[in-house]
Amino acid sequence: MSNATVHNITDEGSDITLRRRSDSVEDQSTDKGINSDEEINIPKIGSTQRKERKKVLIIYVGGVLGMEYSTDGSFFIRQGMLTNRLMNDADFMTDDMPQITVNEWVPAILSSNMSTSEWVRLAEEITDAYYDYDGFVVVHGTDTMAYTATALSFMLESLGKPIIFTGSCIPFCDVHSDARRNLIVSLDYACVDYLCEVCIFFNNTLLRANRATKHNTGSLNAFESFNYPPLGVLGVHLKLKRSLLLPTPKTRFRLHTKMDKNVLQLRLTPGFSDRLIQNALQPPCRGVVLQIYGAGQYPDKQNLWSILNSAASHGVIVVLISQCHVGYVDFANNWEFNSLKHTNLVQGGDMTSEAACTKLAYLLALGLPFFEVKKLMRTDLRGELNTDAAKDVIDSLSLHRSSFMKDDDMPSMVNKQVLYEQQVDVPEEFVLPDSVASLSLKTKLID
Ligand SMILES: NC(=O)C[C@H](N)C(=O)O
Repeated sequence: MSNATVHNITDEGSDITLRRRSDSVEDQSTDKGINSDEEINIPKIGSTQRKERKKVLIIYVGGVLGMEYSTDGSFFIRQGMLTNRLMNDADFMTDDMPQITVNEWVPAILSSNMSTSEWVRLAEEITDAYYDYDGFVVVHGTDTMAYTATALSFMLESLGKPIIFTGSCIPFCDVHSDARRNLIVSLDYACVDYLCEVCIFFNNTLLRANRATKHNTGSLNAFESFNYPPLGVLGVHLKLKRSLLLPTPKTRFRLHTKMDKNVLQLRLTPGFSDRLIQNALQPPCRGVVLQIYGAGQYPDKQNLWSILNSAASHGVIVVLISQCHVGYVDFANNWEFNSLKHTNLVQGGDMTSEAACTKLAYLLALGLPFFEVKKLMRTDLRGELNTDAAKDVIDSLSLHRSSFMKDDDMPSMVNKQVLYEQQVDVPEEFVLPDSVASLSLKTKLID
């Protein structure tokens, strides 16, 4: 189905195996009696060999990771470079690595060139290989990685295997590169049997893809998940927090290949012309994700809201999310929303803009009735949205963030990572309670 050129390292006799402890991740699975709230150490390279070798497909879509310097100092993507690198890197060539196949896209592309067609191509490539591999690592440019990974989380329904997106800020060939470690740890996570979701591993955190955003252009810590804790953290040990993961799917894996491209993302600017918004909402626009202020503040003037309501009454789905990274928009629990309660507009809760847009594109393409799309936009499908009860958790996370952090410039999740890394006692209200976790993680699958 895909046009990818296959550089099959395994077929060329260069098996790459990840070293595993004999008390393998498999042995620790729920079915074999693990406490689901346990923070699990994932065996890293360098630990004793695990019993069973896993098979992982690495798909190199493009991005900086696979670039090389030309003589004039500029960068270019060299075809086959990643495959050659892996074959000549002693750490990837040990007997304890998983069996790796590398598919490189030809040509590999920068992530700014990704579109819905490439999302479909990638989803089909994974689906074609789904039953042949234990896990997948997608090497992708960082700029739009959160969009692609989030889109795939919707397109691949009832996913039963890990798909780990990664990349790097510095090319693999550079001695200071973050590529090698990002790739190796992604392979570690791609071998975890009970990790059944699309994730992004970058720098030192494993994030749920549809909760992640690229938030920093100049740091190796380029991704952040503002409204949901990291699923795993790389410190001295490689951790995975079982209670935060999506449950194993109960229905058969299924691919959706249609995305409606007529979805627009808008961010309100105080006092600017409403007319522009009105124009943008004309056909072929079928959905808009509008970022309003703070916890859901909007201008008092009626004009904008009559424009939005009129668009909604003509079948355009209008989803409201916050311009703030942390927090949520909710009509019911906020007196400011009284006037909005009976409108046709959809509250986007705490979804990232990447999640709101790709989810809307996915739902519109299913051909469902207007009210059903609206309902599903407010339903947690793949762990992208906190339910009402979980908002209390977000509130407590925000409270803790402000009380722990003295320096306003610190990234918002730093305190959580510190708690992971230092293994300090976590204040009770900082931890996602089991009941809330299972509530917020409950997925509703579309038949
Ligand atoms: N680090 C990177 O991969 C950035 C690159 N511009 C991309 O997104 O393709």
